[in-house]
Amino acid sequence: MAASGDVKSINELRIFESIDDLATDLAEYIAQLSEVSVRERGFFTIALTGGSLISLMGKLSEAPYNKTVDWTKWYVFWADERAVAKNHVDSNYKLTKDGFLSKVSVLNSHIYSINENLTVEEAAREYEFMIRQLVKVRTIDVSESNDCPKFDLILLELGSDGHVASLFPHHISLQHKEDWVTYITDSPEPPPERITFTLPVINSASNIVMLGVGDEKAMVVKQVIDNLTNGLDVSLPAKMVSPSEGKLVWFLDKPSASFLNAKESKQDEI
Ligand SMILES: O=C1O[C@H](COP(=O)(O)O)[C@@H](O)[C@H](O)[C@H]1O
Repeated sequence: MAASGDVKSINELRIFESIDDLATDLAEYIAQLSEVSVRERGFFTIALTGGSLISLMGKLSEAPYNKTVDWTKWYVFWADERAVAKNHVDSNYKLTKDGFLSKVSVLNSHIYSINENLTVEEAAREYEFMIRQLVKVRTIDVSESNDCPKFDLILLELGSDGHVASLFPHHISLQHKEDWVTYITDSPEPPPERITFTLPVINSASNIVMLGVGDEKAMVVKQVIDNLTNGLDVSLPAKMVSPSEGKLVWFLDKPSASFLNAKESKQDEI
């Protein structure tokens, strides 16, 4: 069971004794959000990323969720993708297809992968256009304050350098205000070409999950949550994640939370 507390713009911080506990709670959390969205809107729009997220979501494809979740109402998107073929080991689509989508009953026509046969610039434009069509018909909800798409859930994983999706420290893409989807050609982590949601879209989501797992994330978790840096937020994109109307919940394991100050970790430990 998760204890929770308010930490700056973080609405909730959940720290788990083990990866298995984290995965169990994450599956339950996503299933609950899906149920609420389907009840209230008739759809559940979820945007995924890469990293260890997909294996941590694994319990959703097992009992009871394989039977209780209304998979036919799911609409799946990617908050970032690498410009590689869909069968490439670096593809976030491949990771998700192999590790999750092949095990649940999401309709193929509801899986919105990013086009691999275009330049990154064209693929980003096309993806944004497609999202605009789904916003028009309200399959994807809309933010009343800025007209951005309002995904029911965006799942992010904190990179060791503070990046989220493919928004990297100090990158110009952090400044994009009008675009919903953008591209980069100079990612500091391979592969260099990527497509990513922009911050206005991420921050318009109804719910954001931020994952941090492993001791290699301990320092960056502390920098983001304990607000240690005096520099600009652009040095830590994860700190720029702050939903305007939605809720941000951090899911951390013990090693990634090990440098947090005692008050925060005690308050929020499970
Ligand atoms: O490059 C990416 O990295 C993050 C996760 O960072 P990692 O250091 O744990 O691999 C991932 O969430 C993102 O989707 C991805 O493209």
